[in-house]
Amino acid sequence: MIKNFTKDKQNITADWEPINASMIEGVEFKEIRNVIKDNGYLTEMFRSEWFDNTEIGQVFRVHLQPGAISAWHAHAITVDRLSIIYGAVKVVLFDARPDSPTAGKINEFKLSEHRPGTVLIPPGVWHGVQNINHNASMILNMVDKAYVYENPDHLRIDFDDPQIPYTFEKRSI
Ligand SMILES: Cc1cn([C@H]2C[C@H](O)[C@@H](COP(=O)(O)OP(=O)(O)O[C@H]3O[C@H](C)C(=O)[C@H](O)[C@H]3O)O2)c(=O)[nH]c1=O
Repeated sequence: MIKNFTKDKQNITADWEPINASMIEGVEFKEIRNVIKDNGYLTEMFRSEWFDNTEIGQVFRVHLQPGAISAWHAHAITVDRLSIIYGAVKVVLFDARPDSPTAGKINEFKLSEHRPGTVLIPPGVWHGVQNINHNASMILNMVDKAYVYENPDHLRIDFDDPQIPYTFEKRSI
């Protein structure tokens, strides 16, 4: 007799949309579909009509080893737009803005080369990324303001800092 099992609650809709609590104020998500070609596929990465803030000051890529956690980050004035190039990542957001109507809320997005998308992260929203692929993953960050070498707009706390009520599972992949 098996005891102490759990039963799944609904976690996806019939249209394969993840059941996500409402989004953190100012966060935007654009799901993108790969266009299948005779010889591969094409994926649009950015279009001006996808987001309210369309300024792009810089685009850079970040390589993540399997299981790698890059967390927690926040920016005072810079908007991040995180997208996936290859592999699969989990992007977790925490709203630490005291005046925000969604203060304290957590959002979680999974981005994969098979089901790509871009998450827009406003300033003040703490974010962390974990590679959930068995191989390396690569993300793209399309920021509104270019990195300032002498004075980076980058705040950090450890990935397991108890100030954020989210636990990244360390995993061996
Ligand atoms: C952004 C940037 C960084 N750097 C240098 C500064 C450091 O010596 C090194 C790593 O940069 P950073 O520590 O900012 O990288 P991550 O900790 O991986 O953070 C980046 O990836 C996660 C997922 C985020 O969400 C951050 O917003 C994003 O900045 O590259 C540069 O030389 N030029 C640049 O444009």
